[in-house]
Amino acid sequence: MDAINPFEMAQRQLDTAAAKLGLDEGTHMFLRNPQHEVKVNIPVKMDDGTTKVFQGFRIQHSTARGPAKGGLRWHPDETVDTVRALATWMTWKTSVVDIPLGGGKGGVICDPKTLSDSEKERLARAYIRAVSRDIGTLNDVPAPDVNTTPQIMAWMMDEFEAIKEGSYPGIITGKPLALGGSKGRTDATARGGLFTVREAAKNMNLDLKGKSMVIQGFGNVGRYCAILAEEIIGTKVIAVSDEYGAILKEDGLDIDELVKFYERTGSVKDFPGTKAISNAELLELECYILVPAAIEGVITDKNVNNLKAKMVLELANGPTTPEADDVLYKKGVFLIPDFLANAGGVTVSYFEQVQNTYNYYWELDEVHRRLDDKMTAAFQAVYEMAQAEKVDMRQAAYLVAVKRVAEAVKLRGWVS
Ligand SMILES: NC(=O)C1=CN([C@@H]2O[C@H](COP(=O)(O)OP(=O)(O)OC[C@H]3O[C@@H](n4cnc5c(N)ncnc54)[C@H](OP(=O)(O)O)[C@@H]3O)[C@@H](O)[C@H]2O)C=CC1
Ligand SMILES: O=C(O)CCC(=O)C(=O)O
Repeated sequence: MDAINPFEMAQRQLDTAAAKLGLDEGTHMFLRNPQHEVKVNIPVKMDDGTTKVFQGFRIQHSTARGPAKGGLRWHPDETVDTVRALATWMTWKTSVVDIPLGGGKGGVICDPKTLSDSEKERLARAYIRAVSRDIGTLNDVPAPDVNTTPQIMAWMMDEFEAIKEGSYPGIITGKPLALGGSKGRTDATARGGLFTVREAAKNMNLDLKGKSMVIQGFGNVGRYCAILAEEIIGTKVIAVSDEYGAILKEDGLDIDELVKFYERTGSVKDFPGTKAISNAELLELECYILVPAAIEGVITDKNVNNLKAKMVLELANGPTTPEADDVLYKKGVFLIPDFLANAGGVTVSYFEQVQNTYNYYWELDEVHRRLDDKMTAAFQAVYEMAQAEKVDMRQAAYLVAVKRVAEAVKLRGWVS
């Protein structure tokens, strides 16, 4: 990611908030680094009979407010510092939406596009065997993230239950519905993010109907953002991308047809009636709302001055560098920061844990209503902080989130 270390970026963001909050040195230093880190070597038998050894991580940044919570990413460019950063952002995310959880993240360095389904299953099970002593319903609960799916969560839960010889549906979230998943988890990240845009529009008296939206990434998060955007905020999606390239149609994409095309071909590239552009061009398109929904570090000091969007909805984790952040704020771009914008996923994961614990399951409209309540309250708290402290939305989100975590650390007596 353009020589930017995401963990250093996360630490710098915390440093700014700590200074503004007047956080004591002990709490600040404690929150700068993860509480617990596990690195594992995972041997997996491949379909051709050879054994390949993968490197994996599980990192618990904070359990001050409750069990660590956060996804598992399978990506060739995964590094321990990416996982540390993502775990840290999870702590702020669960705090900003005020759910009783901490922050964690995990990952395996691998390219899932080169693995067969049976190799994926063996990797999923081997990962759980390697970290089973470090996770649990009461201390750390994983979930899906980039390149991991409900099916992978199902294999992982099954492996954990085989090791522990019992039923532990709450050991992992983002499971298929048939195995204790929650209704509404699949589109929760995108839906929650769109609720925050709706709230922003209300506060700023904006009419978003027919306004253009550009989305980078067409995976779980980007695709559902495209599907739900018109229904929730009235915008029309004019461009989307995936790893293979980007497409543009200035008068609006037919999202239903695009989703069918993507399901058939595995990419948005070459969708009929659209203009092919690069991912770099996509970010710089004339549009009202830009939604990074792929990977970190895509809005940097190199391209920020070319961005034309009026609003940025950060559904990806860490898409904007601190230097670019300052430029966007000075340009008057309204940015809804990652750990607020994409907190809908972990919020419904939390609902999933609650339902697993009660062994009683909610209807979809109840999930949507409760998600809306959480996202609306979180947006309002951050927006009010931004107004009161005259800071940008990211700093405001940090002030709200770090303050709550610091309070929990103090109340536990971990730092005096
Ligand atoms: N899933 C969730 O609930 C949550 C996810 N997030 C964050 O949202 C982001 C997306 O996650 P998710 O949708 O789950 O992941 P997916 O693996 O489902 O999708 C990722 C998407 O990003 C695309 N992509 C990858 N690299 C690039 C690139 N260099 N340029 C353009 N597109 C690229 C992929 O393309 P291709 O299909 O070609 O591989 C794919 O469309 C991540 O930052 C994740 O951490 C945040 C909160 C919750
Ligand atoms: O659903 C979860 O527990 C966490 C999802 C996640 O990894 C994220 O929000 O970045």
